[in-house]
Amino acid sequence: MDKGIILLAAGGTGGHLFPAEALAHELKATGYSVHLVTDSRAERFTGKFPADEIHVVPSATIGSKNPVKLARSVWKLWTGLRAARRLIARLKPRAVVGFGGYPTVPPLLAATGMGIPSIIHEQNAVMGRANKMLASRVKAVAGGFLPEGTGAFAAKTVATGNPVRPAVLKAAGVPYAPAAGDAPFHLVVFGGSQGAQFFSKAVPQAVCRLDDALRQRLKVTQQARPEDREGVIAVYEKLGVPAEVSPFFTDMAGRIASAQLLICRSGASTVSEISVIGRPAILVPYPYALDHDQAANAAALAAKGGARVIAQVELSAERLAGILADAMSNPDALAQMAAGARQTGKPDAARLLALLVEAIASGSTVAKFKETRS
Ligand SMILES: CC(=O)N[C@H]1[C@@H](OP(=O)(O)OP(=O)(O)OC[C@H]2O[C@@H](n3ccc(=O)[nH]c3=O)[C@H](O)[C@@H]2O)O[C@H](CO)[C@@H](O)[C@@H]1O
Repeated sequence: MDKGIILLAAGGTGGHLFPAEALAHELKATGYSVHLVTDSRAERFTGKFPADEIHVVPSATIGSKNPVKLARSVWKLWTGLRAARRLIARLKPRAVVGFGGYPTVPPLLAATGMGIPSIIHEQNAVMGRANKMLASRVKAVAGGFLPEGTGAFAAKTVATGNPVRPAVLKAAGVPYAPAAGDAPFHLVVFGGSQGAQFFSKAVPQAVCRLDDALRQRLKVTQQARPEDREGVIAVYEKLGVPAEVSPFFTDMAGRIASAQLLICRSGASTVSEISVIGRPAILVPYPYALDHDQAANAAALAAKGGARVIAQVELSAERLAGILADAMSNPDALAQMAAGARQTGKPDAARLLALLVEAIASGSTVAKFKETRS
């Protein structure tokens, strides 16, 4: 059954593309064709994206005060808008769904201008700039962590949760395995889709400070940016700690599932995946984010005891070593954290968002959609 085309638009980082990928799987399973509009950075993250076609449309942020740069950005946006209009006129999508990031601005402006039913999905607890600009024009705002009853767009907000990919749902079936006594302890460290320089120094330094008995139990998976990778490998080799270190693991869901403890940033998909799979985590919010307060993403997970949130400025190598030693010596506490994390998981987010898209594509409204759900 061919239900027509849904056009997804997502900025070129994993944080925007992975929830779009999860929705694409759901839409395809229910009979839609899916096209993706993104930017040239996306190639790294679209290897498994089940799109019928991927389109690149120019876009730019308008942040610069330099008049030459500003003029260039305006020109790029204008070119992107025209390209998006041509694409939408050719594809005739039933609906357009934006997942945030500046590359979504031209396609969503074009779609709303052409009267195509449009939806945005905001992954974070705090709305990003591109979505803020588009929210008043679209028919529905779906939220990973946005509350339903409050905020400027309360009447059209649906708290769907963040769609997670099929590999994450599969990993959610693996129960948490506490590591008691001398059992091996898998520590998984990652910084989000782009890596985090901070962990490349802090975590190996903390592992250096552990006593021998604990260190001998450790096995580490650590994401490290290409420029940090050799340094991280060298420390673990010197310590005799088995470690896999890569700029990007394509099998992250399985690694999260096999972890006894995670240390990571609290980007929206990271938090959502930890919750769905149910693993204990030390979360260190990215301190310099322009749009997103990553600490806010982690709030619900932390409130259920699923994670400890620690500000980067407060996390010395000594303190991290203490936390790690404590965690490795208390498997029951970690198992409790894992159970707490799972309570906040929303494994149905992709399905719920697909239902919302279907409703909006068929001319319904958020109010009617909420009525049918209650
Ligand atoms: C610095 C910054 O602005 N980050 C933002 C960006 O984060 P970022 O792009 O890092 O996105 P998230 O933390 O939401 O997601 C990271 C994703 O990458 C995956 N992964 C990670 C490492 C790896 O080796 N392999 C792998 O597959 C994780 O499993 C997860 O699915 O977009 C998010 C969603 O809008 C925001 O919440 C973040 O604040």
